[in-house]
Amino acid sequence: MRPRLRSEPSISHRRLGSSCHSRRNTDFDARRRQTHVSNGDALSIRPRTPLPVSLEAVAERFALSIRGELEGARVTGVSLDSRDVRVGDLYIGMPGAKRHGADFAEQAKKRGAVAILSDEAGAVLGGGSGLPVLVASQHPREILGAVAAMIYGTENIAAKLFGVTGTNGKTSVVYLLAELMRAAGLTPGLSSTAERRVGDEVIPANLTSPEASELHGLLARMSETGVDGVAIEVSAQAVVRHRLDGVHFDIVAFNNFSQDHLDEFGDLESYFAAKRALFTPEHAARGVVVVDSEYGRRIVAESRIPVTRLATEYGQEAEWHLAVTRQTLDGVSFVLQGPAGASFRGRVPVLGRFMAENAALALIMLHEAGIPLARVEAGLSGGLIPVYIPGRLEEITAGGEGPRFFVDYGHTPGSFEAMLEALGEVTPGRIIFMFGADGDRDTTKREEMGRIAGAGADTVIICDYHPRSEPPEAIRAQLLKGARSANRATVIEEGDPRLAVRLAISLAEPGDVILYAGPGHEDHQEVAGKFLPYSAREEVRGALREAGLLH
Ligand SMILES: CC(=O)N[C@H]1[C@@H](OP(=O)(O)OP(=O)(O)OC[C@H]2O[C@@H](n3ccc(=O)[nH]c3=O)[C@H](O)[C@@H]2O)O[C@H](CO)[C@@H](O)[C@@H]1O[C@H](C)C(=O)N[C@@H](C)C(=O)N[C@H](CCC(=O)O)C(=O)O
Ligand SMILES: Nc1ncnc2c1ncn2[C@@H]1O[C@H](COP(=O)(O)OP(=O)(O)OP(=O)(O)O)[C@@H](O)[C@H]1O
Repeated sequence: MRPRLRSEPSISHRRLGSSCHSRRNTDFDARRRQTHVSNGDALSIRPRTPLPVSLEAVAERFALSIRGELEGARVTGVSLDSRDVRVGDLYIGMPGAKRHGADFAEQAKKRGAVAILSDEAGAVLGGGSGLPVLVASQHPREILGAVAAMIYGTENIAAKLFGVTGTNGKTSVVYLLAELMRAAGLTPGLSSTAERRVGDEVIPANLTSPEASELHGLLARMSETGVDGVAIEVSAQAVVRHRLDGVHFDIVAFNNFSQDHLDEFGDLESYFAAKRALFTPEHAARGVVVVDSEYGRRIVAESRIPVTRLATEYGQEAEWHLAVTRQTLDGVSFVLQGPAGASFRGRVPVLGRFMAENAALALIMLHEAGIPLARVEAGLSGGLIPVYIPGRLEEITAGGEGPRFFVDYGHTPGSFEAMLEALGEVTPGRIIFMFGADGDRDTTKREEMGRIAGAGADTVIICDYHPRSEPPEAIRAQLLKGARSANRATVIEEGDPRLAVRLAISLAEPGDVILYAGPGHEDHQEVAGKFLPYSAREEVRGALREAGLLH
């Protein structure tokens, strides 16, 4: 048994146990490499050959009054961010929480905007730029989706649209959907918290669900390239902030629900209502719901579209049932059974029982969209779904017997619970869990995150994540309080995440697992209004090399 650790231990970079083992799954590495394809500094993906649309036609369709001369002007794109305006765009001057977008009309004009669409206040603010202004009588957000769909011609696109909502696992389901579509011989596109992707064209995402103008530009590009199916992560904010307007999903899915975003929604019920609103004919044709939780069962009962159910727990009534057949740190195998003898035997190379659930949800969504499971299966080798999900339980070590290091994006009590339970089932040694919490975001979840960590791990290291405008030590204090309240794990405070990574490695023995939750795929730390470069994955890679645990 290890002695209890001091609260400010020194860092040692000792060499630990066995070192690098080559990864068994080469498809996995290929997928990793693909994520580095980028699209320059672009903030959004747009169609390459947009068709010009008359501004007069836009004004007429949306009953917009016109200030200034349109003179037959035509537009080829829409943007609500002056920094992302392209030549020929209609710039949306959106009143925001901090600024009025019309304040940026000059910048939009310099970048090539043809006109502005705004409200009365925006017409005054933006009028000085000399650009004509289309004035909406309602909040411009309310018509943005429909305007963007008209300009990009995305009102009726051929691709199947899949929307995924829930508290934890949306990104994972979206990547699984894309991978399974690929296996079925289809061309996927995706929009996730980590990135937007059309073939090899990839840009990092700044929001989980893009604003409607960005989403329709992306869909237009996908249509151009012949994408067959689009997997879209849907946040609760997107539903209530009109980001999905002009999009009608073929299939939507709900996986789970737990505390998050209370800073914005006030209470759990309002947060839940935002997710439930996706299950209405305005947004989607059909749904798939995991019914293990009371919230899942409520979605089924309260849905206004037809839904099919997935149960992963024994005895739960549902059309589809999932059974996990084998779990290791390298992944999870499962059997999925559905109506009329539909079945699928698969494996996901990412650990966690919940990854099987994510895969099952994606498979049922495809089945519901008319893509037979047999077609998917035919494109896989032995049922292995070679998915790479950036920063979601991503292993930075290379498997084998030595200590193994995983970086994750989990930042909710629900994801901590799921991950620690999964690790508890498959970790031969101890679990060393390091994490911090968001500043300026739902503060009420911190103690609970700490408590779950303290109850589920052997060693907890509390470090800083994105403190934003809050004092980092105050955030840590809340997490520490929760972690200590569990009276189980050894709890250590090390604010500097770079030192915390090295500390975790120095404590690990062969058979142990280090889990670093929070930063996932991210490349920065947000501290007091500044975005400081920080990639947890790179930091861990470097520290493992220093310790001789990675080549
Ligand atoms: C609460 C919220 O959703 N805020 C969004 C909102 O910000 P805001 O109203 O404060 O906008 P603002 O900064 O006042 O700017 C007003 C207008 O000026 C424009 N502008 C601003 C500056 C500039 O130089 N040029 C310019 O054109 C902005 O694009 C905007 O249209 O409009 C902005 C522009 O689209 C968004 O970036 C911003 O998202 C912020 C960054 C955010 O953090 N949103 C979070 C809460 C969010 O939506 N999260 C969900 C879920 C994540 C999860 O599941 O974990 C998501 O889908 O990402
Ligand atoms: N089905 C699931 N149930 C519970 N936890 C999950 C599930 N799937 C993934 N997780 C955990 O939640 C973390 C976040 O996963 P993921 O990014 O896929 O979720 P998300 O809903 O997209 O979150 P966000 O909206 O914050 O991006 C994962 O890194 C993993 O730890």
